[in-house]
Amino acid sequence: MHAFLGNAQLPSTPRGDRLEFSEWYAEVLRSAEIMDVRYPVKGMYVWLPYGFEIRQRVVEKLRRKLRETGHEEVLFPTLIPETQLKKESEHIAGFEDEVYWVTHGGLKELDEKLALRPTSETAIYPMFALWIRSHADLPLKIFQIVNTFRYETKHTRPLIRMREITTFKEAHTAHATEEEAEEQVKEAVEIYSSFFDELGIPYIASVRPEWDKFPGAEYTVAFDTLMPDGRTLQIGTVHMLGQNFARTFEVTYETEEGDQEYVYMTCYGISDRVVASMIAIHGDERGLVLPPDVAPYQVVMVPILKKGVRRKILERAAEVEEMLREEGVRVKVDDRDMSPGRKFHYWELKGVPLRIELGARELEEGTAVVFRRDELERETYAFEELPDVVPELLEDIAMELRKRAREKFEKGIFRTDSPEEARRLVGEGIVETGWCGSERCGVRMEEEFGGDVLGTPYPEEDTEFERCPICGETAEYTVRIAKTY
Ligand SMILES: Nc1ncnc2c1ncn2[C@@H]1O[C@H](COS(=O)(=O)NC(=O)[C@@H](N)CS)[C@@H](O)[C@H]1O
Repeated sequence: MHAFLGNAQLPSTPRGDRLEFSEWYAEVLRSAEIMDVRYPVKGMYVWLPYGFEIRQRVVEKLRRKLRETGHEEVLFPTLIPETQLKKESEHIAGFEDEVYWVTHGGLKELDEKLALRPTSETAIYPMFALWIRSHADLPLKIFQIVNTFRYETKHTRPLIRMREITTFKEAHTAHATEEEAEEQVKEAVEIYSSFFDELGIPYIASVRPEWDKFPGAEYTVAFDTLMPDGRTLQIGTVHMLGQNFARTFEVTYETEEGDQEYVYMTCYGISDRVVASMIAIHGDERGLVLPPDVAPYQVVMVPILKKGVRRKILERAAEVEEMLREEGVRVKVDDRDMSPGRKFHYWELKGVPLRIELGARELEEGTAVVFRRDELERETYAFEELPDVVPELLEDIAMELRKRAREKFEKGIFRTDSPEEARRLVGEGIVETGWCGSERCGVRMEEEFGGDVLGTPYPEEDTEFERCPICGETAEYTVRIAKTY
């Protein structure tokens, strides 16, 4: 494998609060060879082979879930004519200061500016109007996994806030009735929940407040996770669009009674942030810790070569490799001319879930030393056990990562009805408190507590809080506030 970035060193400082985390994050993307951030356009970065393979496995998992739930994959053009992009007024109001424009074809000025898609509602829905004729064409459920462009003015950061979002999965659906569209929102939430669970990423789902929902949507359900620096990251969103875009783009269908009716639509998106949160949440001082499901290599074998038994050890390593390959395990034998210790460091940095060490003693005893990346512990197993033990250990690592992340996440949720406490805790994690439900108090909470209102629990639940901490009125809801990315 080509060493794209040379052998960098992770900051040895144990990860802790905000500064260390962002330094750790930047360094691990570099030294584990996930992305090269030296590309000369702000907010745009290069996927390196190792990172790209992790991304591919994450995308495959999501693609499978969407296909299994009746979504069909499509691919739309990147460029959207200005008139089309501007048709839905709320939508364009939400995006106009983020759109990149193409104004020329070669030396010729275009007669109409073309937008690089920030998201594809206005590209897709005019085609929906052509594709949907009668109720027999419904429900229509499509998705695409593309790059989108947003001229972000806040601090850009690889995978977290990019100007070219390189892994933007957007699903768009059309339904005959509002009830079916509501059912689709529930299905999308279910798909996202199981997707994040399988990657061991904990989250809460909240209905975003009116002033922070997706432009043009009726309401937005957002998935937020907690990063090691106490800030939340929005890792997925599901939008109920109602008939808003259908009216704007004349997406109608003929009912069984022969009337023309506007369709009800939903859309839901996930981006590279899922990779960012997986890296940030499972990583440790030694670097990446990858869930086995999406690890390019699930097992790396390091032969401890000694004079006189070198060939025998390499033969034994090849046998183990064959045995594991037959079990469907992704295994790599590292026979580079390098000290075992440096190999250990190299693969721990890359987050390979299991390492098998084979030396003269293991050869003699017919055993193998297995090192778990999550627990940083070694166990010795008999050689014949490996085909059974290794898959079980990989399963166990996936569960252990999920469990640890969940426990840490729960510790980052604080319930309080004291404004002083809330002010102190926002920035440490997610604060839950009472809310009367008024926008005035919601915005006041953001100012007073120094965070963003994430919204109210989804699905809806009764609040156990008495009072709104701002106006003192009865709390109608539980509200979540946090410092966000
Ligand atoms: N600049 C960005 N860099 C990386 N990910 C982003 C960026 N902006 C948004 N995202 C991610 O993309 C997801 C979907 O974006 S969105 O605006 O909320 N929703 C849409 O665009 C809808 N069309 C759903 S497909 C967000 O939940 C967030 O996780």
